[in-house]
Amino acid sequence: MKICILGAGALGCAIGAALSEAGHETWLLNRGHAHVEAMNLHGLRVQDERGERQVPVKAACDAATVGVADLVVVLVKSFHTGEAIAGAKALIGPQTLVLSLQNGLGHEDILAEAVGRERVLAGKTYVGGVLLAPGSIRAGVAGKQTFIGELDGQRTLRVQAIAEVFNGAGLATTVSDNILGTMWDKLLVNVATGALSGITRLGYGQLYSEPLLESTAKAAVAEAIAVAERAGIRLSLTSPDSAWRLAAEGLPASFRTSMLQSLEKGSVTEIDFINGSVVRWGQRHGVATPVNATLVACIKGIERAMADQQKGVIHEPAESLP
Ligand SMILES: NC(=O)C1=CN([C@@H]2O[C@H](COP(=O)(O)OP(=O)(O)OC[C@H]3O[C@@H](n4cnc5c(N)ncnc54)[C@H](OP(=O)(O)O)[C@@H]3O)[C@@H](O)[C@H]2O)C=CC1
Ligand SMILES: CC(C)(CO)C(=O)C(=O)O
Repeated sequence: MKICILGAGALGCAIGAALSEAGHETWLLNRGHAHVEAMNLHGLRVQDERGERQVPVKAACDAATVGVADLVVVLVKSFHTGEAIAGAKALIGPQTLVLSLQNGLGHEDILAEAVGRERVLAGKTYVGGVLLAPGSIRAGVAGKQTFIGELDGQRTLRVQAIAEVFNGAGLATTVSDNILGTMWDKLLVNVATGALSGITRLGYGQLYSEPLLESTAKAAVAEAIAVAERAGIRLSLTSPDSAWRLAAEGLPASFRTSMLQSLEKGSVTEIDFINGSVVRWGQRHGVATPVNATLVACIKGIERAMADQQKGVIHEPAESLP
């Protein structure tokens, strides 16, 4: 199977390395020239539970170099999805399937608009990756679950074939006939700690030892569970406590969530696709979500302050406001 990872950053490289090592023609497509050059020159440096090694990979900065793929795995940050798929039309042939493993909700609609709903699959993964330097990652693949599925829940041959390829590469992959439920399970995990860690700038050690933050996190998850239940979503995680505990499973006290890492890099976050999705689904289904709306507003405020600072905007004192 010819596979292209669209957005070969931290997670894309972790998954791409596993597929490359299993012998599949796997392309790591990324817009960062230094990262792509490093991978093509020296291979991808991977640190994981097996130690450290150099994995030979195929990397490219433009889709035309890759050509038509059988499977495109979308792993850009959520807010880059539309732009990335629009620039990747050269990957799409008559049989190409497009699978998002990004965090949050709503990517499938963006992808469907660009490439047609019939070729879009959905998924979620608990695999982790950290980009250490251009061409170098830390990967957490062993024992981490990935779920993929058709949008209508059918166990088709095409989705089973992908699961077989992933499992053969050591990615523990299950075909789900309840992919929306699976996606909401992961959403609850991200709702539990993402925004709160971004706002407070706390790593897991401190976040998990502050009772006020724990109760706010669980209140945000409780709202998300209420929305999912009203929307008829079948969840596996049914209590805020289980999401709170799962969000920290296997992670050290020094762990910083991806939302916090984005802010620390001076980047915007995936808040619109995570807590923002809870708020939008809540509005659609008549469930109040004040905790999630407040978390969204706080992160937006932090992003705004960061953007103004980056642009050198100086704010007038409050008394001169209209
Ligand atoms: N990292 C992790 O452990 C996990 C991540 N996820 C999810 O996976 C997704 C990816 O996260 P992560 O890997 O951490 O993010 P990264 O920022 O490390 O990787 C995304 C990569 O995509 C690149 N990119 C952006 N736009 C384009 C484009 N148009 N064409 C090609 N490449 C592009 C980015 O380049 P640039 O840097 O220049 O923007 C970046 O290198 C997110 O939705 C995240 O929530 C889910 C589970 C775990
Ligand atoms: C690792 C985990 C589950 C923590 O919330 C995550 O997905 C993230 O940091 O975005």
